[in-house]
Amino acid sequence: MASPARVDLDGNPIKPITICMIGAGGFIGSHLCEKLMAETPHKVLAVDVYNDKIKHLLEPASLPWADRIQFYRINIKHDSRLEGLIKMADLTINLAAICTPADYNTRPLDTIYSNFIDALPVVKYCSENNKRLIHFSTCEVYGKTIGSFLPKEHPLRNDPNFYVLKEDASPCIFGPIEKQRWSYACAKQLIERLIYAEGAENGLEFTIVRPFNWIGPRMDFIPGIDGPSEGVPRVLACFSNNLLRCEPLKLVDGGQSQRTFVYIKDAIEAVLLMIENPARANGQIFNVGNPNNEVTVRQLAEMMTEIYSKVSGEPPLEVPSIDVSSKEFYGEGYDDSDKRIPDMTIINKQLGWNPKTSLWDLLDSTLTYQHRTYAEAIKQAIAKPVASS
Ligand SMILES: NC(=O)c1ccc[n+]([C@@H]2O[C@H](COP(=O)([O-])OP(=O)(O)OC[C@H]3O[C@@H](n4cnc5c(N)ncnc54)[C@H](O)[C@@H]3O)[C@@H](O)[C@H]2O)c1
Ligand SMILES: O=c1ccn([C@@H]2O[C@H](COP(=O)(O)OP(=O)(O)O[C@H]3OC[C@](O)(CO)[C@H]3O)[C@@H](O)[C@H]2O)c(=O)[nH]1
Repeated sequence: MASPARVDLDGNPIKPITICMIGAGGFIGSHLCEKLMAETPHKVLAVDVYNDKIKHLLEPASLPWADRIQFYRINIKHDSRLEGLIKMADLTINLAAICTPADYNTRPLDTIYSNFIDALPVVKYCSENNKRLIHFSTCEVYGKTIGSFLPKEHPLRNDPNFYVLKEDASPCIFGPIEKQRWSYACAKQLIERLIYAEGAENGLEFTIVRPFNWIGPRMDFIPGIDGPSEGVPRVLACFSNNLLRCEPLKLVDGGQSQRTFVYIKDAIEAVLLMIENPARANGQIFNVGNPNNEVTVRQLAEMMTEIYSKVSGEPPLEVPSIDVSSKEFYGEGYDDSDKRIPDMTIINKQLGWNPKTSLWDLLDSTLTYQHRTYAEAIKQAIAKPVASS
């Protein structure tokens, strides 16, 4: 019996499309490719400089979706094939970026080029060829909350008007120029403004996504195992690395910053709704996060320590965490977002999307994956004698 036709949120049949996905080999891209291959008839032209995280979708040729995904090893900084791929597709999704905080203040030029200059041709080709664009921005465009400028004990700090981040109302508050941490957020903000202007002046059909700390399997790398030994990934991978190596977790500036974490699989559902409901998603900027999963970084460390002990069967460390200054950990010019609570009104109204997974459950499945994927390799790396010079 034929499977029932897939319909959009307004009951219209969904037609198969071709998607040019730039940055398809990264964390979010790999989950989006998986979803598109397993649950939809759409085709993906997967563009990236790496493909390790999507190898399982590209080989062997007998995979049921083999004729619906093609990988193009392209650096979008300098490759004339990019425009041709955008022309071949109905929709372009741009995920490509330098987006790890350790890079923002240490490689500020690469960060600005990657998040603004390199995205320009993508926007231009979409606009000139009348192609729809879904562009990945960040929650970091909001910067610091208004409440963070009030004295610590001020009652208005507890008023949501002073901290909830709304796409169409909140200001974008960055630190001074020498705090190069904000170069990333600033580059992302300018490309958002450019895309918005292309929509207003030239009719570009666009959707901007502002992810709020999406986490899950395949995020970043474990230093010395599948990434550089001295590399500093985002917090999930930093803490996973510490737990796998039985080292105390490092809390930057006391771990007082707050984050809301959303499970990658919930967030990908939201992106699929955007892809398949253009009439509801075009012209919109969407926060995508889980306001119910808020913790301080210190609480995150405590939770991960407890869950990892359960998953690995090893007792928690006697000294589970240590404090480090941001200067020591990230270098000169680091600064931080104090709190990130997404307002969900627009995504609820347009797409009816809500996240489902609790922080405990998403950390449980993610740390189970980390342990299964890395514990043995770490054990071997630690056992290996250091080569004498
Ligand atoms: N993960 C999150 O929680 C989060 C939060 C906020 C914003 N974002 C945004 O979402 C997007 C994807 O994030 P991610 O977490 O998957 O990051 P990621 O680093 O895992 O993925 C980015 C991918 O882009 C590729 N890329 C970078 N420059 C390229 C170039 N010049 N040519 C071709 N490919 C290039 C990288 O190789 C990488 O595979 C980024 O734009 C990021 O700013 C993510
Ligand atoms: O070992 C560590 C690593 C980090 N921290 C602190 O954790 C907080 C979160 O850090 P991280 O996940 O690296 O990134 P941010 O949330 O600060 O920024 C990201 O948000 C979205 C995105 O745009 C893309 O992912 C990116 O910029 C932070 O307070 C660190 O200081 C720690 O204590 N110990």
